[in-house]
Amino acid sequence: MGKYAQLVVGPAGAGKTTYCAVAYDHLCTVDRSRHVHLVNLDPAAGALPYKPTVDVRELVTVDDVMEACELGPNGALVFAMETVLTHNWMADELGDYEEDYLVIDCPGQIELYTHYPIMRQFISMLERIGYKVCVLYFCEAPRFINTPAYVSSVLAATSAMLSLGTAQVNVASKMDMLSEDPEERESIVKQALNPSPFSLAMSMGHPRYARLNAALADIVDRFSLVSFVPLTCTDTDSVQRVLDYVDQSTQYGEDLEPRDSDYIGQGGDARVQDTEGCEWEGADAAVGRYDTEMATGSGTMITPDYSPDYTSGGDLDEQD
Ligand SMILES: Nc1nc2c(ncn2[C@@H]2O[C@H](COP(=O)(O)OP(=O)(O)OP(=O)(O)O)[C@@H](O)[C@H]2O)c(=O)[nH]1
Repeated sequence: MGKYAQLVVGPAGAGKTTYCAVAYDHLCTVDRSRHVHLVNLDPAAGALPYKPTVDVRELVTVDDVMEACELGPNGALVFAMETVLTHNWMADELGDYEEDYLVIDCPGQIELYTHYPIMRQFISMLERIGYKVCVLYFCEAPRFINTPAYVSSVLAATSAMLSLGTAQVNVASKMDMLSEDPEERESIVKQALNPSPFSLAMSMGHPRYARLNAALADIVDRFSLVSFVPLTCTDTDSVQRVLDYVDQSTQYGEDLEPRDSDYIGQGGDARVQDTEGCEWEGADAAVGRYDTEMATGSGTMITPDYSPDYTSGGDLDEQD
C-alpha cells in the first residue's frame, strides 16, 4: 500500500475535525484495506470527537506557550508549530512503518497555509519519510452564496495551493445547510460558483475598486482557478466521493477512478495538457494535479475560449 497522508486544512469552523472523525470511521468500516491513523496537529484543540493515534498536544499546547512565552494565541500557535518541526517529533512519533494512511487534522488559522512556510516544511518532512501527501482545503458551502466571500474563498484556496505546493482537493463542506434536497443544494452551489465574469465583477465589492474587481473576476473566470468537491459529513456517499478524489490525487490504487462530474465550480471544466500533448480533464485537472505540474513548468493549462476584456475599460470605468 505505501504511505499516504491527507492534510485537512482550512479556516476555523469549516468542518475539518468533524470530517477527520467521519473519514476515519468510514475508512475503518467501509474500506478496511488501509492502516488508518488519526493525527491531531492542532496544539490549540479542545475536546476532540476522536481519539488520535498521534497528538501534538503531548509535545506542546498553545496554552503552555502563551504562559511560558507571554504570547497571544496566534503568536503562540505559530511558535508551537515551529516547535513541532524543530524537534522532529512528528517523524519520531510516526515511526518507520512501511504502510500507513494518515488523516491529519490541522489548526484553523488560515495564515499557516498562506503566509508562513511552516506547513510547507511539514509537508516536506512527510515526503522525506516516504508519504504521498494530499491537502484537503475546506470552505463552508453556505459562504459561496455571497459573491465577495466566494471570491475570497477561491483566492484563499489558490493561495494555499501555491504556498503548500502539493496536490490539493478543495472541499465545499456543510452542503446540507443549503437545502434539504441534495439536487437543489448542488444546483445552488453550482449557480453560485459559475457567475458570469460581469456579474462577478459587479457584485464583488465596492465600486471604488471596479477595475480591481474586474481583473480578479477575469482571473477567476479565465483560469478556472479552483473547483470544490461537495461534502455533507452525515452523507456516506459524499464522504466516499471526497476520498475518491484524494485517492486519485495521491494515486492510491492506480485502478481507482473517481465518479464523474462530481466537481462543482470553475475548475470542474478545467482542461489541461501536459508537455507530451496528453490532456487531463475535469477531475484530473481539478484535483490540483495541473497546478503542481504548472508550478514545475511541465504543464500547460488550456483556458476557456471566452475571455472578455473587462480590464480595458468600458462601463466599469464609469464607476471609478
Ligand atoms: N450541518 C453541518 N454541520 C457540520 C458539518 N461538518 C461540521 N459541522 C459542524 O460545524 C461546526 C464546526 O466543525 P468542526 O469540525 O469543529 O470545524 P473545524 O474546521 O475543525 O474548526 P476549528 O477546529 O475551529 O478549526 C461543528 O458544530 C460541526 O458539528 C456538516 O457537514 N454539516
